[in-house]
Formats: sequence, C-alpha cells, structure tokens
Amino acid sequence: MKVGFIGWRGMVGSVLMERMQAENDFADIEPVFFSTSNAGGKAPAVVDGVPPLKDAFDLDALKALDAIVTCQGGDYTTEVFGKLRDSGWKGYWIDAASTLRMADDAALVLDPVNLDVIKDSIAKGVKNYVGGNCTVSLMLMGLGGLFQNNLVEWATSMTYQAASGAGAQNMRELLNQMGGLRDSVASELEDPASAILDIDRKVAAAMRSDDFPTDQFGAPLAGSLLPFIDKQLDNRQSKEEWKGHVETNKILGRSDNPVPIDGLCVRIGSMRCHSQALTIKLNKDVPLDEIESMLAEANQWAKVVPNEREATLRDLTPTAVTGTLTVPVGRLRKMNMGSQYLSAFTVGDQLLWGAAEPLRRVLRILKEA
Ligand SMILES: NC(=O)C1=CN([C@@H]2O[C@H](COP(=O)(O)OP(=O)(O)OC[C@H]3O[C@@H](n4cnc5c(N)ncnc54)[C@H](OP(=O)(O)O)[C@@H]3O)[C@@H](O)[C@H]2O)C=CC1
Ligand SMILES: N[C@@H](CC(=O)OP(=O)(O)O)C(=O)O
Repeated sequence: MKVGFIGWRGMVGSVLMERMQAENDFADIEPVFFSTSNAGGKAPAVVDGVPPLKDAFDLDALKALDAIVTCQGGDYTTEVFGKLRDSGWKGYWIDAASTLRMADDAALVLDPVNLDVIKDSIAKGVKNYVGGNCTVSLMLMGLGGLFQNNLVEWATSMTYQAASGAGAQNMRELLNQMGGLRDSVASELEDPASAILDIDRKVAAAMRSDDFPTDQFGAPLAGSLLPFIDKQLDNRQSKEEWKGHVETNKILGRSDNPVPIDGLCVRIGSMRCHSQALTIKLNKDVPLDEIESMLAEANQWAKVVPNEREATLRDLTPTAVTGTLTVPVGRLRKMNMGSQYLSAFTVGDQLLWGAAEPLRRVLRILKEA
C-alpha cells in the first residue's frame, strides 16, 4: 500500500510518526512524505529509500497513492480534498481535521469503541475516515463501557482542556505566561515575610497588562481559565460543545437515535491532557461495582481508578497521564440526585487517543481489509 503523509512534522503529525515507528507500522507500507512548504526537501528516514518530499498540492502525486493520511489541518483538506475526488481518485483519505467529520460519506474512527461502525463503512465502500474531536474521543475511550452496554440516558461533560488542543504556539504561550507571572513577583517570592496579598495584586496586574503575551489565546490562561473553546454558534453553544453531541452519536453509529450529550468546554493551563467531569443519567440503577467492571473491560486502555483521595491524586491527573495511552476514569459514585445519577472524571492525552492514535490504527485496519 502506497501511503502519503501530509502534516507529518506538525504537532499531531509528529506524535503520529512516533507511534507508527514504535508499532513498526512503516514496515509493510510504502510511505511517501509531502510538504506544503518544502517540496524537494529531505523526508524523514522512517525506512530505507524514502523519496524526497513531494508537493502537497500536486494532484498527480497525490493521485498515485492508495491512501492519504493528513494532519495538516482543515484549510488543507478544504483546498485539496474536493479537487482530488473530482479528479477520480478512489483511495482512502484519513484525516485529523474536523472539516469532513459530519459528511455522509465519511466515517468517524475510534476503533476500540466503534470497530463495528468502521467495518460496516468499509463494507459499504466508504473511502473517507476521520478522527473525532479529541474531547469526544477521550470521553468515549474512558466511558465506552457504559455506552456499549446501552446504559446512558443522557450525559453532561464539563471539560478542562489542555493548551495543546489550541496548537503548538499556544503551548509555548502558556509557558511564557507562566514564566511572566513568576518573574513579576520573583523578589517577593524569595522573601518569606512578603505579604501574599501584595504578591496577588502584582500577579493580577501582570496578567492584565498590555505586555502580557496573549497573541495566541487572546487572553491570559496561566493563573486563569478560558470558558469558551472554538467558534460561537447561533444557539450560544461553543462549537466544541456542539461536537460533544453530534460526534459522540456519529462515532457510536446512533445519529438517528442519539443520546443527548451537552456541557461546557473550558480551556485550562494543562499542557496536553484533556480532563472532563461527567454527570451521567443511567437508564436504570446499576450497582457501582458492575459499572466499574464494565468500564475496565470495555477496552485495554480504560483504567478504573478507585474513588479514593490518594489513588485519585496519584493516577487521575494530567501529570500522571501525559504521554501515555492510558485513559483513567475515576471519581465514580452515585450522586445525591438519585441512584441513576453517576459522577465520573476522566483524563486522556489529547495528542494520542485524542488525535494521532485513531488514525494510525485505522490505516492498519484499512490495509488489512
Ligand atoms: N492540535 C490538536 O490537538 C489537534 C489537531 N487536529 C488537527 O490537526 C491539524 C494540525 O494540528 P497541529 O499538528 O497542531 O498543527 P501544527 O501547526 O503543529 O502543524 C501544521 C503544519 O504546519 C507546518 N509548519 C510550519 N512551521 C512549522 C514548524 N516550525 N514545525 C512544525 N510544522 C510547521 C507544517 O506543514 P509543512 O511541513 O507542510 O510546512 C505542519 O504540518 C489541526 O489543524 C487540526 O485540524 C486534530 C485533533 C487535535
Ligand atoms: N478543539 C480542540 C482541538 C481540536 O483540534 O479539535 P478538532 O479536531 O475538533 O478541531 C481543542 O481546542 O482542544
């Protein structure tokens, strides 16, 4: 299988390359690397004899491929995808961007949760396979067991989303903001007798100053949070919140009979792990130990963390999870509202299961189909 990679040196693309090398995925494909900025340059030496970078806008070069994996972003998809299909190309298009997610001729991929939907799509001749929104994919990786067992009447998800979801420059800006705040009170921090309210006043002044670096986020994030992610929709949901309902149900293959999902999406100062607090209305009263078993058995990456303080602070944080494929789920308990109301908290690396990993795995599935 001749596979073209576009966006391989970006943040999501780099994680994809790392994972493909770790899993030896390049061994049985013929990779061709593309660039939007450096055609003719050196391609990554993932196997021997990789040709130089080709132009990512060269339709003839793209048409020679059996599959294209793109992490280049939505603008690239918008620019190239339609032209390529119009030219008669019938290969597989595998994409991290949101552009094609809700198209009828595209499947959303998260195979530990929806392998049946993916296989059904392959059988129907679907050629476009798109990774879901990171928050949605991570929620389903952690809580897939409840959906698999058809136990969810509705769910709300309140998110705590990492800087990486906004892009590489945003991660840098977050660190610059953190450093700026520390620097603004460096001498006071060295003096144990300095007054904390003076420190606080200076930090607030630094955050509000015109010099504070906010070009990427448009507002201070360090020492603060941003309760709006992505565009504003007419109904005042954010687009990130809208994705929670439509993408969850499309991944589960139940857009015609959807489970209501809604909530608030919030950016916090985590580096690359998204967390979310869920309130789930179960459609029947199921004992907590059975729920824990279902969650743990749903896939090999979901890990139930006992709802105890020590275990939670050790295993259910972005610090514990970052850079790993584990998706812990914890804080599981029945709520005061009644025995059908379940609280849960889950954390996941948004560049792994949230972006690169589902693409890597669907490429394998398509190759073996
Ligand atoms: N960030 C995320 O969490 C998620 C992102 N996505 C999707 O993936 C797309 C890509 O996101 P992301 O990986 O964050 O984007 P990046 O900005 O990291 O990379 C995108 C492209 O920018 C070009 N580029 C220019 N300068 C540099 C540089 N210094 N280092 C690396 N690349 C550079 C590269 O193209 P070239 O080599 O052609 O010059 C690269 O492929 C998003 O637009 C989105 O659609 C999906 C899920 C999650
Ligand atoms: N919007 C997500 C990241 C992302 O790229 O999402 P999507 O693939 O749905 O555009 C975030 O900011 O955390």
